[in-house]
Amino acid sequence: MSLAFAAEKQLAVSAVRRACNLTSSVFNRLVKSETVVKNDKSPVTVADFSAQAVISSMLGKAFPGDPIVGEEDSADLRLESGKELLDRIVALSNEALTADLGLGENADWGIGPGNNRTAEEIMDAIDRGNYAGGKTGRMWTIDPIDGTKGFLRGEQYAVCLSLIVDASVQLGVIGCPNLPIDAASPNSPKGCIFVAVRGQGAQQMALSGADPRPISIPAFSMDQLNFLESVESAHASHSFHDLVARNLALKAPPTRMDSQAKYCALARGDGGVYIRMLTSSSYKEKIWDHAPGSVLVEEAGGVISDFNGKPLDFGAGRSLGDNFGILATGKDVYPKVLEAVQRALSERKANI
Ligand SMILES: Nc1ncnc2c1ncn2[C@@H]1O[C@H](COP(=O)(O)O)[C@@H](O)[C@H]1OP(=O)(O)O
Ligand SMILES: [Mg+2]
Ligand SMILES: [Mg+2]
Ligand SMILES: [Mg+2]
Repeated sequence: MSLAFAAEKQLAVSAVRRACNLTSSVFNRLVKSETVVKNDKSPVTVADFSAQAVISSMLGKAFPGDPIVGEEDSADLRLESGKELLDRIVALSNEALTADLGLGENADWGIGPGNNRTAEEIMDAIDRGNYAGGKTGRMWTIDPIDGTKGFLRGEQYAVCLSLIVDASVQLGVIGCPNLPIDAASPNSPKGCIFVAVRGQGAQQMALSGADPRPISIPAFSMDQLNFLESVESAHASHSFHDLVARNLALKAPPTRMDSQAKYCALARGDGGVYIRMLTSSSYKEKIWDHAPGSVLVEEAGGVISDFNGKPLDFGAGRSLGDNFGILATGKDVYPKVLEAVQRALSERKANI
């Protein structure tokens, strides 16, 4: 008997790998190039749309009945002013979809030589990501580039895909093209894919699929414990995180990293606690930003919740439900860290 979600896992890894190859190649060809002026967002826009098109095209072939909650939509590409952008996206998507990787992927997924899509098919694939989400049934989430700021800086970013069934994340795949395979040697080759299927554990492999190994969150002593937090202070409140760190008397400084690569770092023990306090009450967290990371952390033996200890609600639409803050860490230290978060919240309230 084959394991649950075996076909979904195989497709998801293959789709994330092709999307990672695409985003790396856009970075090497466009972001690094001196012809792109500083702060020009067009390379990330091209890479975002194309990566979503690739993943969604493959999902559409393999699981045509499944709805997709994807970050991007093609409205801008359908305008006359989007024509040039669209041409680049179609070329890049087709390059990624038709590449012969020699990895024995399933021919029914519409990949490999000769599988070019038309511009209309590429835009339709992007727009299959317009599902509103909800409590019941199967749905996929796609964040084609999570951590766009990190991507442009040449630092961490992630290609993120998850399968949610009845509001419970069953499969998460995260590709991190710039993450060293071995965190202890930062000069080791870069590029990893992280995979978790509920009930089947968590795994890391090289982008090529080589060197697969199970990963888990090690036991940390309070002396070793450190926080993994956003680089961007506009995305998460470093000062609130510092308050929690003081309550825990942490000795190690936080590691700042963009994107869901933080969840991957936590799952293999590069850092001890994922913490995320939003800076604005008007920003709603999106399900594609946390669904793959949440199942990865749980399958690596950790706990993930909001700052009230409530599970993340992936069944309330495209945004997370009624959750406040995000905390993920190993089972053994979780109660202590949650208590420190709650103490910091009351201290902050008392000081307002
Ligand atoms: N104002 C905001 N507050 C919090 N997160 C945001 C905000 N704007 C964008 N994001 C999203 O936060 C995530 C990055 O978090 P981090 O700072 O931890 O890397 C990304 O998904 C990013 O979107 P995007 O996917 O477009 O990059
Ligand atoms: Mg994101
Ligand atoms: Mg994104
Ligand atoms: Mg974005």
